[in-house]
Amino acid sequence: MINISNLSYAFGTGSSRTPVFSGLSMTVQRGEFISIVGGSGCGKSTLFKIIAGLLEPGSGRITLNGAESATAAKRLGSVAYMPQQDLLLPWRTVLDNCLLPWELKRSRPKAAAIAEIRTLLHRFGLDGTEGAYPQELSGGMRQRVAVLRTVAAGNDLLLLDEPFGALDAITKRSLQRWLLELWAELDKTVLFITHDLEEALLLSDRIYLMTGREGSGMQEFSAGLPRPRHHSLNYQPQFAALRQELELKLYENRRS
Ligand SMILES: Nc1ncnc2c1ncn2[C@@H]1O[C@H](COP(=O)(O)OP(=O)(O)OP(=O)(O)O)[C@@H](O)[C@H]1O
Repeated sequence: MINISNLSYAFGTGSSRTPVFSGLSMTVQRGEFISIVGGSGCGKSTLFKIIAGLLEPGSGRITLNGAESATAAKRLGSVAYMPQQDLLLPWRTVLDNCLLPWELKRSRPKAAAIAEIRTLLHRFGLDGTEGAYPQELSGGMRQRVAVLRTVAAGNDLLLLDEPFGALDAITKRSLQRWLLELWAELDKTVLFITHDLEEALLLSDRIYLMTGREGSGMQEFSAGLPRPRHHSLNYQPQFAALRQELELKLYENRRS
């Protein structure tokens, strides 16, 4: 679904040039759930902005759905991107927030878009919130609305940047369970940024470790746990061993 090879990016030019990463390569197959982990500031969000077509990389190749997407303008609108902050517009109701992707594309009648959003609201456990404003919702509900808006964009590839990072542990657990079920149901490909190693192991097929230095690339880590997954996995020795291995790799990457 997506193939990235030898990508590099730097903010600024000349003497103010700040390299973020280089030599970065990764592949995502259709239907996979892939997490990206790495220290703060290593460039995870920057990578998502490049894939989404909001930033132009310095060098490298990106292939989406088998076709080379040489420029950022070409990629724009071809993946669904949920940034780190939920960015729900406070003056718009839940329904109107979710209609934003439709407003940008207007590729079908509005009534059809509204009908789909209502079906998704039900599926996402958000019945009765259609006319509510974001500030009237709990943190967990806001995140579900933000994911819904991302899904409503209609793309097969979802980029989710730390969607549960700011939530308390209990809400986070219930949303992880919810996302696992949703992913199995919706047949989407997910690229997911997280700082939470247990979350990465619980949700993902594979994990990429990102270090963010020049020429550092990405290190792949295969979670390989059976599906369907449940939180009880967290207490099994196999899970604890994988978590330890992942943490060690991350630590080694940061030091080397
Ligand atoms: N607009 C910008 N101008 C200059 N530097 C920037 C800009 N945006 C980000 N950076 C820098 O680029 C680097 C990568 O930032 P990015 O947000 O991609 O990291 P991240 O891995 O997503 O971090 P976190 O895990 O904390 O969200 C950081 O050092 C950051 O300070």
